Amino acid sequence: MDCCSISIFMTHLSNYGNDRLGLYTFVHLASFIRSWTNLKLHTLPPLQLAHKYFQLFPEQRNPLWQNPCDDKRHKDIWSKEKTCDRLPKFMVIGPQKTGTTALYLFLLMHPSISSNFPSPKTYEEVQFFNTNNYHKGIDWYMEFFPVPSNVSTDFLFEKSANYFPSEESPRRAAALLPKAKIITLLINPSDRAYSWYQHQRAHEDHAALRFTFYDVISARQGAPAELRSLQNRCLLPGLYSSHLDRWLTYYPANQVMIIDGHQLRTDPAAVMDEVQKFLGVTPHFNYSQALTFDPQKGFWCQLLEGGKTKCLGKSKGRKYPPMEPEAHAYLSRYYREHNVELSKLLHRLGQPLPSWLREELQKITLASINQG
Ligand SMILES: Nc1ncnc2c1ncn2[C@@H]1O[C@H](COP(=O)(O)OS(=O)(=O)O)[C@@H](OP(=O)(O)O)[C@H]1O
Repeated sequence: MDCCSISIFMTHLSNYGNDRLGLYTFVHLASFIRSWTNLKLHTLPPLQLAHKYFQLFPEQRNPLWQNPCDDKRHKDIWSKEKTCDRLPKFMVIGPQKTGTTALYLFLLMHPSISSNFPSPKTYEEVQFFNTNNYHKGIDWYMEFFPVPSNVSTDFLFEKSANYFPSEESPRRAAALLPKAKIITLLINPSDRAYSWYQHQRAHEDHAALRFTFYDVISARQGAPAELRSLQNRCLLPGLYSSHLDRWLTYYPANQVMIIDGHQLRTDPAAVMDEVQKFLGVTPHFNYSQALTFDPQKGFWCQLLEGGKTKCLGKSKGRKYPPMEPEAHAYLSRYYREHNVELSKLLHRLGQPLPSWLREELQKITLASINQG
């Protein structure tokens, strides 16, 4: 009989307990079959075997890491050298340009809060859940975090501003960190898009230097690919309600905090009080004493001993001309329905609407009165 079927046996991951009994069993099973049956056994070198395996089971190409300590059987064989506490208790997920760096630095001022070691590759952020770093596994991720000295009071966190709009991140994060608290910051999506465009220009992105902001936001199908790609990255993170909906599919609402980024900019001490309450972190840290408004920078900064201030670098709080009215009007229209959806979502969650959202809703009401 011609053989056409292939079965591939794999023992479970070797790092789970170096299962030598498994290997022993397979080797002896193979030699038993060879000796006592007419079946011909073929195998491939490990890499080719892996390719074959994923050809047969493509759905298993995407792993979903869970915390080994959440399952007793895994915990029992998890190396004694390792700890499951080297994982964040909360995450600042972005989106980009909403004040995430300011929030990150303010959080680090708290005596019980610490973050990951910086990643040299991705502007210090770990960017685990939203990129191929995820395939490097949880040991790779955990290496970014210090071993907490006192697990009950230490609050480890990471901030990766690209988690917010990422399709994969909520499901992956919830599988590994189901109890984590999630913090997101929202500013007017139009301002976010403009700040992001300025950021790309400052980083000498070819398309951002070549095209005006209006060109970018209003590009249509058939426009050059680099322009369309820039447009997507500029506009899509601002579709707040869709992204939030996805996070709320995987995390209960009481684990998700939505901060008004404009308020963080104008009244950071009040926001940081709310953040401390939400996290349940102790001791209470008095941010109204620790932060001061720096008129030269035009932003709130850390107050150092001797009255000096430590502000964020030049790349945060950039100077650039105000957005042109034409672009403003275009974006207000572009985000209109999404802003309405966001207001419904916040209403459902029992959360107040940020002032920028109320203003956008008023514009919609006025426009419909004028039309009527
Ligand atoms: N205290 C303080 N200091 C400096 N900047 C502040 C602060 N609070 C909020 N912001 C606003 O943060 C904007 C940058 O956002 P992010 O840090 O999220 O940007 S990034 O995604 O990490 O690049 C940055 O955007 P731009 O003004 O466009 O540079 C600021 O408006």
